[in-house]
Amino acid sequence: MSTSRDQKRTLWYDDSAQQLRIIDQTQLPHQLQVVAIETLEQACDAIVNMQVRGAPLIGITAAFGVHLALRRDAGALAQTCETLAKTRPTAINLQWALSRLSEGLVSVPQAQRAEAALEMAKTMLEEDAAACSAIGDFGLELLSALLTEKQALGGDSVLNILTHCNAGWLATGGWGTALAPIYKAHQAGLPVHVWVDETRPRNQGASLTAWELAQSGVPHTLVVDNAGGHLMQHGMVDVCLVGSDRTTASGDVCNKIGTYLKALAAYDNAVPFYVALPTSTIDFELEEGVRDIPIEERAGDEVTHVSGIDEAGVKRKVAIAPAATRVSNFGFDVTPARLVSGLITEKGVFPATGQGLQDIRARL
Ligand SMILES: CSC[C@@H](O)[C@@H](O)C(=O)COP(=O)(O)O
Repeated sequence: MSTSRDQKRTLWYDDSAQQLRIIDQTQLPHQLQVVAIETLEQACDAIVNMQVRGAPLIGITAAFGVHLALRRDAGALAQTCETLAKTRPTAINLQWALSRLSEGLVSVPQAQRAEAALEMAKTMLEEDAAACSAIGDFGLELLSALLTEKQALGGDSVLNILTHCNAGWLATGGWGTALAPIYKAHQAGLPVHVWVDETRPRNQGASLTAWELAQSGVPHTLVVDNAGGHLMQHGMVDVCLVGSDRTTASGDVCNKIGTYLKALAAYDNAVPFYVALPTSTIDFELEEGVRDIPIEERAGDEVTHVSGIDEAGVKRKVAIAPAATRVSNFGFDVTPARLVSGLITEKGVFPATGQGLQDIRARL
C-alpha cells in the first residue's frame, strides 16, 4: 500500500488478482487490514460503511465500482451509476466521477466498457494523487510564508496548524488535501506542529489523522473538538487548514461537521483559515452552500456510542447516552466564503469568491 515515501496509497487495483484493494479505514488505528473488493455491492458497502471515506476517495472508489459492475453486466452503466450515486450525498466528487464515467463510456461498445472503465478509474486515481501533490506544493509556499511572517514578528520558530477530520492520503488518491502541504513542509524541514481535532462522532482525527501523522513523524497533538477556540484565543494556532467535501461557485465550503465553528473562532482571532481541495471537489452548479448543499445525516448510534479497543486489545462499542435519547447526527456543515482566507487547489491558491472560482474554472 505504500509505494514510496511520497506515495502512500489507501486504494489500488491488483491487476493479477483482478481485484480492487482498500485499506479498511474502520479498523485504523488498531489494525492495518487490506480488504479485496470484487463486486459493485462490496464497493457500495465500503463507501456507505466508511471503510473508504473522504471526498476524493469516495469518487475514485465509485469509478472502480463501475468497472466491477460492468464486468458482470456490460449493459448496466446507467443503473450502476444510479446505485453508486445514492451511497453518500454530500461529497460532490462522487457525482463528478460518475458523470465523467457515464459521459466517457456511453459511446464505447458494450464489449469494451468494463476495460475502458478500469482504465478511467486508474487514471482518476493517478490524477487525484498528482492534484494532491500539487496542492501540497502550493500549500508549502503558503506555510513557508506564514512561518517567515511569524518569525519576523518575533514569534517562536514552529508553525502551529489546526486541522479537522482527516484530509490526508487516506482520504485521497495520495498525499491528501489539507495534509499534503503539511507533509511537504515536514519533508522540506519546516518546523510544523499539527493540532488534530478528534472529530466526533467518527473520530477521523483521532483514528486516522493522528495515525497518518505518526507514521510520517510529523509532530502533532490530539485535542477534543471544542478546544480550537481556546487554542486560538491563546495564540497557539497560526493557521487552520482543512479539506472540503463540496465547495460552491461562490466559495462556500462544506466539510466535516464542526468545521464552521473552527472558521468562526479563526475569524474572531484573526487566524488565517485555508481550505485545500482538488478542483473535482468544486460544484460549479451551486452558488449558495448553506441552503443548497445536501447534508448527510448518519445513524444515531455514532453519537450515542463510542468504539475502540480496551487494554486487552478487545474491540468494544459502548453506550455513552441513555438508551432512549433522541439523536441528531449531521455529518457536515458549511463555512460561508467570507470566513475562508483562500482555496488551495492544484491550479494554485485562489480567493474564496465568485471571481476566484471563475478563475479556477478558466484554468480547467
Ligand atoms: C480530502 S478529504 C476532505 C473531506 O472529505 C474531509 O475533510 C471529510 O470531511 C471527510 O468526511 P468523511 O465523512 O470521513 O468522508
